[in-house]
Amino acid sequence: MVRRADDPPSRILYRVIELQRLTKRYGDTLAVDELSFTVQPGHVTGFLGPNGAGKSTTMRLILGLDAPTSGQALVNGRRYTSISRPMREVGALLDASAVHGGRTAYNHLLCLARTNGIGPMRVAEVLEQVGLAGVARKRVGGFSLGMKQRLGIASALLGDPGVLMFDEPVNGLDPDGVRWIRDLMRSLAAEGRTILLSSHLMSEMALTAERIVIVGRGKLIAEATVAELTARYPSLEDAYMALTANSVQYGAAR
Ligand SMILES: Nc1ncnc2c1ncn2[C@@H]1O[C@H](COP(=O)(O)OP(=O)(O)OP(=O)(O)O)[C@@H](O)[C@H]1O
Repeated sequence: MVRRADDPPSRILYRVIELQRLTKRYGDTLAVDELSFTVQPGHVTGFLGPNGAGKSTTMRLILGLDAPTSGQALVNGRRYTSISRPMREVGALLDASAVHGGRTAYNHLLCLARTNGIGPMRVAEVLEQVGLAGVARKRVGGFSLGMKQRLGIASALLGDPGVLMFDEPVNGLDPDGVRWIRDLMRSLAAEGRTILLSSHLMSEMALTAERIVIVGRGKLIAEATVAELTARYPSLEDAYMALTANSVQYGAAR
């Protein structure tokens, strides 16, 4: 992006997630520990870390669903809670199962749209985009996990936001769905959006993301491009294993 001297600050910070010494403590647990990094537009940024590393907590803090103990998380230069029309600036899929099972997919999205000043045409558009148009009038309670993931993605896209976050969106998806997510993430990024994506599937992440942020025990471990990591290690998985070796809290039983 070319920065001109007369650009207003909001333009410069457009489509950026910025963490500044973000910290969250739950009792004795330091879930996020002085985390600072920036997520830029135009490519997918993978957010990696062992179980309990603080990825979901970080995303919740960015979305104002929880308050930081100290530090701050900014979207487009502002805290989420001070954005007047948040769905139009940032969309997220955190927990696909957190939907009212008695509602149809269409009604679920329509309620969200109405409370955010978004018209019904957009509901039809996102249902089409995620491949749920044919089941729009079916109750969400009967949806498979993969269909719920698609509905969660439709909710995130509803406000056509420039910043998107997805917490393990490929969970429960069949190979066709996994490829669909990969293509969707890449095309959203190619449109100039900022995409933060968490997943434990390293091979998939290597195909989807261009930049990687790795956290462990709430702290930043590494920030690099996939190309940099795979130049230093045999694969992204090897890089991840080596870099997080001292941060795994819940190792597999042997
Ligand atoms: N509401 C909460 N109350 C107490 N502790 C919490 C809460 N939310 C998260 N934690 C703790 O904070 C730490 C980070 O959890 P978080 O869910 O953010 O990790 P994660 O990286 O998303 O893990 P996973 O890969 O398993 O989803 C964990 O030790 C977790 O138990």
